[in-house]
Amino acid sequence: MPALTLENISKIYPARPRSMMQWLSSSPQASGLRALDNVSLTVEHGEFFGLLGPNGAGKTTLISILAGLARASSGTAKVCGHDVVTDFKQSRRSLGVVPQEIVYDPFFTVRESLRLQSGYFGLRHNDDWIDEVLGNLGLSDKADVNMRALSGGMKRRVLVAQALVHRPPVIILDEPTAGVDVDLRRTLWEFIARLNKEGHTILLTTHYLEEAEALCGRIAMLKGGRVVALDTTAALLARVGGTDLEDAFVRIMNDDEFLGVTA
Ligand SMILES: Nc1ncnc2c1ncn2[C@@H]1O[C@H](COP(=O)(O)OP(=O)(O)OP(=O)(O)O)[C@@H](O)[C@H]1O
Repeated sequence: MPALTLENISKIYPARPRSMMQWLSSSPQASGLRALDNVSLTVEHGEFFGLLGPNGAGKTTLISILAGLARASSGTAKVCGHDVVTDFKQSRRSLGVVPQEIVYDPFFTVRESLRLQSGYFGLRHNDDWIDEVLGNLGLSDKADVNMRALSGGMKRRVLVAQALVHRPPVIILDEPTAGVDVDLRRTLWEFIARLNKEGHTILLTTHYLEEAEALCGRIAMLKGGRVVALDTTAALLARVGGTDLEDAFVRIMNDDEFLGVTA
């Protein structure tokens, strides 16, 4: 059974609520925004998979559906064979998500935040693993520092640690290196690459295409909520004939000739 399965996923965000005047004049409600349009793909266990696309392509929406934060309007999504709606608990346990936005509780230290996150998964005595994760992310000396005293890059490291507290087999990273210095980027990628080598499945979204080219074995490109390219990184580059992934990305997004480049 694949690590991630998406079958004909569509997501339509409702149009803004109608004003009282619109209700009274009974003008028709504007149709919603189609953020995802019939997306189907599978990611096998152990893959390092890239989900790429321009701003607004639907990447975060797709991740939110997998994490149970948004409901698909139609279609089915599964994590390790567990349906994200009907088997939410198991699907969520199988998944660690590093969100795009830095969200944290300013009243807790790093260790307290990670203990709290462990508690959400019913893990009481998790400090050995927490210490290991902190060490791997260069956060050992920050364990007892208050979250609000950390720099942006350090907070981002804690978000990665939070996603790992329950040792999920599948890890989703939504633009984890946005606004992060070179040093952290290297530390982060070394750690993520090691997790992948140890068998974790990784799904990554990023706008740094050289990162995706170096790390991802297979790539899906989204445009306007649709999958417009899906193949191994090497095959995509070869078919489109670009000099690098950034070049291939620009060609696929802007040139109709290359739309639908799928394996
Ligand atoms: N909660 C929401 N309500 C209404 N529209 C939304 C909501 N979330 C996202 N959208 C819209 O859905 C579309 C897809 O957004 P999404 O955030 O999934 O794109 P993205 O590929 O992650 O973009 P980015 O690269 O900028 O993070 C956009 O047009 C966005 O404005």
